[in-house]
Amino acid sequence: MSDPVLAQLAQVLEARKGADPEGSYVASLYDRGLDVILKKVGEEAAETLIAAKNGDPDPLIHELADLWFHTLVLLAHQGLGPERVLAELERRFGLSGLEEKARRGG
Ligand SMILES: N=c1c2ncn([C@@H]3O[C@H](COP(=O)(O)OP(=O)(O)OP(=O)(O)O)[C@@H](O)[C@H]3O)c2ncn1[C@@H]1O[C@H](COP(=O)(O)O)[C@@H](O)[C@H]1O
Repeated sequence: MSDPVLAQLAQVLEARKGADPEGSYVASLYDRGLDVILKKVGEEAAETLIAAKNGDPDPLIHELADLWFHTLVLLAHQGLGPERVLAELERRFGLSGLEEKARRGG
């Protein structure tokens, strides 16, 4: 499984590892380190929960995009990329698909 938007964004996040923190939000996150990145992920998760409880779809999408973005920054900081998460989802989906097939006797 792959997604072109996630893949291209991951390339930009990788390239920002050599960028000036003054001119790049992502480089400034790398510069401030893991704890700051984790704090941002936590904040965006909390903002997502609040938006979901409010029931308005647009703020929910906005906050989820912020959350996904910061989890991609976290992955990049750890030397990982979205393809690893997509492969894990695909593996689980494949397993559940096989279980479903077996349940139906196929
Ligand atoms: N997709 C994003 C992206 N999504 C969110 N953000 C930033 O993440 C921060 C979110 O933190 P906060 O929730 O505290 O933001 P806020 O200012 O309070 O406002 P809200 O977003 O909550 O309304 C903001 O500063 C956003 O600008 C992003 N910053 C960058 N990107 C992408 O990353 C690429 C590289 O960015 P630079 O390193 O800045 O060049 C860009 O080209 C974009 O494609």
